[in-house]
Amino acid sequence: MYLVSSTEMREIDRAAIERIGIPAVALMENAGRAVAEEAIRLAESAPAGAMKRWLVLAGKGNNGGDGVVAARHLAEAGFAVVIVYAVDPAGFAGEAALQRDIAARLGLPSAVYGGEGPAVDWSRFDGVIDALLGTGSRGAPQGPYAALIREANASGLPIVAVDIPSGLDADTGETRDPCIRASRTVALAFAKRGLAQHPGADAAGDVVVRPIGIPERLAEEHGVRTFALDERTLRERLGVDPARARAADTHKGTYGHALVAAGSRPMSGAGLLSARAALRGGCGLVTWAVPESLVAPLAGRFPEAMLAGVPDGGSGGWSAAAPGDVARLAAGKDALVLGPGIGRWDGGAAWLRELWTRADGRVPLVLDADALNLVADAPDFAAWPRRPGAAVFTPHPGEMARLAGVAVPEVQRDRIGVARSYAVRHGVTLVLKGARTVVADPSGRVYVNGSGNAGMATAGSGDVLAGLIGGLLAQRLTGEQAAALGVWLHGAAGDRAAARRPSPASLIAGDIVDEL
Ligand SMILES: NC(=O)C1=CN([C@@H]2O[C@H](COP(=O)(O)OP(=O)(O)OC[C@H]3O[C@@H](n4cnc5c(N)ncnc54)[C@H](O)[C@@H]3O)[C@@H](O)[C@H]2O)[C@H](O)CC1
Ligand SMILES: [K+]
Repeated sequence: MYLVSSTEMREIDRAAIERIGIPAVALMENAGRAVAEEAIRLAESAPAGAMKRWLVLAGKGNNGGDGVVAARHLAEAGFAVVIVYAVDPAGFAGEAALQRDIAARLGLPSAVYGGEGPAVDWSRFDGVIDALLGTGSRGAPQGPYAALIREANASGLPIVAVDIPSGLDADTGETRDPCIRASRTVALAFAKRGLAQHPGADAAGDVVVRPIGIPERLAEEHGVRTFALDERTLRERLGVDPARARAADTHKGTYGHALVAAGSRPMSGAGLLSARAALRGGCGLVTWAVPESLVAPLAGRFPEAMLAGVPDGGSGGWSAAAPGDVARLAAGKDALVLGPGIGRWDGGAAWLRELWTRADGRVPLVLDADALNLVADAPDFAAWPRRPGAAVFTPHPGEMARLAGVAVPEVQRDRIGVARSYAVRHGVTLVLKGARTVVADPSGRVYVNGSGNAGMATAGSGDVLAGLIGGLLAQRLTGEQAAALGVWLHGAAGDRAAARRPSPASLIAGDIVDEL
């Protein structure tokens, strides 16, 4: 499923109308009818007769026009409908003016907000259609738009938003003040990016994407490169099957050998989770590299993995381990995962750079956690040699902020934009974790994950993801495939794990590994 920006939507819209010749009024008719159908579906899920009276809030642009069409179809279906125009409809233009006239000729009841006559009596309605602002909205809603949004939210009535909740930034998912809090959003033609990122995803409620007659191929032709990450995208766009059947005539060597360099004296569990996740992700063999002093205490604790000690001068940490030793262990492996629980130390950036250049550049790499902090400590990372093999970075927002040299709120404000620009600039596959994880590949394609839950915000969850992606890379998936499949499977396993527990709050990282 495509996720489009407002600019992309405008260009696609224009191509459909001007190049292909689909009349704008036909698109608006389809849009309004789809909105009415979704409102009726919502009404049918309520107790019989409980949602008969609808208030349609209409702005002066095409979003408002869609709302007026929806009002007509709702009335035709037997619902009681009142249209409240945010501003005097005498000033409407184009298709919105046409719809205003049709509604008037049909005698649909309407009023102008703040105009003559009584104020809106919200208690007389059971549901609201928000057709105030769509993709043409800029900045925070002003004047009557802002007032209507505040009143609609305060009414407590279920709201069906047309295209996006009014007040949402369709590109970033930021909510302006005020912003509609919808029960359902009917996205027209394509889902807008802002619906797939928080806080926009919360404001939107359930998102239903409805075709309105715009050919889907126009998205491809207009270079849309942002996608919702779900099973369909994995299969059809990335060519990977989440269920991945195995051929009978195979052996463990068929499925690759990953080296997981992770864990140190106080944090050996990070390595354990990572290495286990690599195996659960189907990788044939895992070698778990740890500082040498940990080998004896860990021996026998994880029978499925091979343990390799890296000389550490008795420290139990990575600072005294030679990067060349890790590079040697990585030679001939199919993937290297570095970072979970390795700690941070003075000179760590130079240490990582030496490993980066000495390890065979063809070995695909996952850098997570402290390894990313070491990258962030390197002022010259952009000048490090490009590795021919895939490099997958898996930062959480704090690590992303350090990598990009910006503050955390700046990362969160535009997660898709920040992830994409870092991936393209540095030639890495970037996985920006957090609710609705963003996967950006070096060519600029972006996938926004739909699986997972808040129970996964728990210690070790990221270690599991890094190991899982490493295990998939070892099975010769590309960086883009491994990152996208790993992120989706991690979320899906987390959803299964949460469903088994009385509350997602009690989910721990080991549960995610067990559900893979
Ligand atoms: N997907 C499609 O191809 C179709 C989409 N349709 C709908 O059209 C809107 C976009 O319509 P547009 O006329 O471009 O803009 P809006 O209706 O979102 O905004 C209209 C209007 O509002 C004013 N305005 C902008 N920002 C603010 C603000 N912050 N406060 C107050 N007023 C504001 C400004 O003057 C604008 O002109 C899309 O979302 C779909 O719902 C088509 O109907 C069918 C084809
Ligand atoms: K809207």
